[in-house]
Amino acid sequence: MSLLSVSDLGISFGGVVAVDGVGFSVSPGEVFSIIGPNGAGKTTLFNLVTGIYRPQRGDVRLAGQSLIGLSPHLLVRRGMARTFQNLQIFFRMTTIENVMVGRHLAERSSFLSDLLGLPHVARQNRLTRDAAFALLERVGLAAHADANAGSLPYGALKRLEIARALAAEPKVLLLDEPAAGCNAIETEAIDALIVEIARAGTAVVLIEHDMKLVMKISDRILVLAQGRPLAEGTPRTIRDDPAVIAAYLGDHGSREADRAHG
Ligand SMILES: Nc1ncnc2c1ncn2[C@@H]1O[C@H](COP(=O)(O)OP(=O)(O)OP(=O)(O)O)[C@@H](O)[C@H]1O
Repeated sequence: MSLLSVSDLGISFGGVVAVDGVGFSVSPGEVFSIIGPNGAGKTTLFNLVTGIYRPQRGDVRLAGQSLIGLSPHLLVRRGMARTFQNLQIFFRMTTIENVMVGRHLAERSSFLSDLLGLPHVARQNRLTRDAAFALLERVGLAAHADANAGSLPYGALKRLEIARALAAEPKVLLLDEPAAGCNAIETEAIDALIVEIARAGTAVVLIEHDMKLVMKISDRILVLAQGRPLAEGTPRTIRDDPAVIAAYLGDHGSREADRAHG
């Protein structure tokens, strides 16, 4: 039974059709990846699914209920969390403080209560130190809890972002290029973390350019090209699909995929 169900999504910006008739569904415990060349519509699709953009057509359902028209912070409360391509870390705060305030930012209840600085709202949404520490343990950063986030290496910051998203206790976690800019060792740590999150029962949706990572950890892959779905299937079917190879993987990509898949 699928948890997240996306059907026939579409949006254009001026004359540019960014996403056109895209659908997919993801079950608890699955890693579902979205790949495609630059400009294929991957990030726009995430923005449609997470309520940042309102689709001009199509539907997004979580556990059977439509999410269309709900704001991103309400979607967080319904169980959908995400990370962004660019780091959203407060570099002058400690690692643990970043996790503690992460939940408050994600669930920000209203502009007015923010403006008024209502303390009960801030307190309710702030994670306790113990809960934040448990999340840091889960992503392998407990030893850095009291270090300034700005002093962490890049791969650790990417894991800190994931810890902040996990603070919302999501049923669905969308990760936008979690391994971008990471070296091979950092990427391995992120790949192990994503697999652990899925094993614990969360549905994970991933945008990632690192084909080795995608082929290794995905249960299913959706390939987009020019805003449209080009193929969907297991890593093996995608790797062998001539249309995918022609449009995206090319020689370099398919060699990477072969290596990753053994
Ligand atoms: N807010 C916007 N206004 C106008 N055009 C946009 C907007 N957002 C995206 N686009 C266009 O929509 C298309 C899809 O872009 P998108 O960023 O979703 O692709 P992507 O697959 O995520 O690319 P990348 O891999 O480079 O991140 C592109 O042609 C882009 O220029």
